[in-house]
Amino acid sequence: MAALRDRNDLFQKFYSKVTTVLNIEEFGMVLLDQEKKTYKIIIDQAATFARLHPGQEAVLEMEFQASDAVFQRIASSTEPVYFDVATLSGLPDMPAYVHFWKAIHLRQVAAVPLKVGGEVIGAAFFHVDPVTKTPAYSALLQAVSHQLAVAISNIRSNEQVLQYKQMLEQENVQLKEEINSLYNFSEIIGSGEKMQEVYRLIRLVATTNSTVLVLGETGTGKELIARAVHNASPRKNKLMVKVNCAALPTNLIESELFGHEKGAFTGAVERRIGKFELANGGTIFLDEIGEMPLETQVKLLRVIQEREFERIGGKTPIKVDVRIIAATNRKLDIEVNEGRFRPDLYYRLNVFPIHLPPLRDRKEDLEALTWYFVRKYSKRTGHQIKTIATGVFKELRSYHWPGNIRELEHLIERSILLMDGGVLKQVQIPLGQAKNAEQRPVAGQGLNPGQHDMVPTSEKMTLKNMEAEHIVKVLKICQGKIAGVDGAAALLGIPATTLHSKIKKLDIKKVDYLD
Ligand SMILES: Nc1ncnc2c1ncn2[C@@H]1O[C@H](COP(=O)(O)OP(=O)(O)OP(=O)(O)O)[C@@H](O)[C@H]1O
Repeated sequence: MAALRDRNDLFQKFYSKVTTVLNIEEFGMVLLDQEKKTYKIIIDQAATFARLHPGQEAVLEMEFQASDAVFQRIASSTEPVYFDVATLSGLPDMPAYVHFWKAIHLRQVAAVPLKVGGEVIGAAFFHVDPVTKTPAYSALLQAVSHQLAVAISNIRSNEQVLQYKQMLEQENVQLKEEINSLYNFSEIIGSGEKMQEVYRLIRLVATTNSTVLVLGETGTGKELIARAVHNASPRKNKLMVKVNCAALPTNLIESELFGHEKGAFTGAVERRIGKFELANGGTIFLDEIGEMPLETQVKLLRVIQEREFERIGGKTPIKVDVRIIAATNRKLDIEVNEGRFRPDLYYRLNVFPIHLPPLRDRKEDLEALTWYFVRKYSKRTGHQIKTIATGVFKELRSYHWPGNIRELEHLIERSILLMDGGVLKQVQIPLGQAKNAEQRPVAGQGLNPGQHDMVPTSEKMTLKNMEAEHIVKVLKICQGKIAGVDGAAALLGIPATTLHSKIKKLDIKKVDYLD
């Protein structure tokens, strides 16, 4: 019985044991709920005439209180309890099944507590002949009940495991769908010439097994491109496992990539599978590869060359079939020249480079990207945005986007949070960038990224002027509102009272910020 895995099998087996070994035709079983406050009948094997009794169905549906006198009596006993049904049914506050026993003319019921590890989980009931009440018979009832308790406890654990398994499977399917809908090719916005070239390269390389190196400034969408390559490849139904080489401390990166054996180093309490093993059959995406420590670079080189590695502290080489996509915002050739990146690894990775243009060089896509993020965030925030003022696009085009698409995305998100009504009239281009947009030189048109903050001129550069200018700008964005979550003080990160006194001190007037 203890080996049984589902309730039906248990019933069959229990039935055959009880009827043959104990010679009992009518029996039942009740189980406590998880909290052990109530219990229900889960097996009810009654004689035919009992099954025809109109009260039976109702009793089977009922929930009983574990604190009732019958259950308490059984739970506190270490051996079978024999109930005389006529006497029992005459007592006050009896559970309904006792009256049902009386109605179907049972005379004596033996009840045995079901215990696992000393804990009561339920009880078994047997309709017994009063003359059979001997110690030997009691011992037999107890032995059968003990097996029953172990079996039901195993079945419950098995049911729980199955439930978790189903949950995980569902979650897995859901996550895969989510990843697909988040990152399929069509989610890459941009149809300008520069992006067309990127798409052509993705199509060319996706179906091969070649290593791909995605190069581009921060926030240009390198991860999106890596996903697109993976999703357009024959490996699309397997995982793309991402490793952020910059986010991991040097001493952990190898264990993260290759895994470790139990006890390989202090703290390695369990064996751990590395990302390369996890990505077997699929793709590994090594983000920020330029940040990888030199010692790890040697090991990576070996995996690329031999498709083989060992777990830390492990002796057996592990073979994997993994496609490698790496990305970096560093100029790897310079890193090689300066001794921070191994040349042999660089040549291995640089098989098929895809250069992602910075946003300032693909301004033809700005409008489509803006609309894309406006839709994304209006959906999330519940704001209905139908129109974007033309001034907004003008302003966006005049900015040089050091943080690229990620910066644009955040800017739109913030602007939507702060806006009122259905027209996006204004975006908060970072400080010192909003005014005189047309005259301002922008990076990519003669300026280097980062230089922009130093451009504006002479006497207006005092701290006081800059502070006043910034406060006016923020007040404009907030349409003059000072306090509250969407007020200027919150946006500036200072208390409203401080802002009031600054406005006074800097002699800022309403006409300066209200149209
Ligand atoms: N062409 C695009 N269309 C739509 N969304 C994009 C596009 N490019 C980037 N994004 C979005 O911009 C954000 C930044 O992209 P991603 O993380 O891929 O950049 P990255 O180049 O890998 O950045 P980093 O170098 O900082 O890791 C993400 O939210 C991404 O979805």
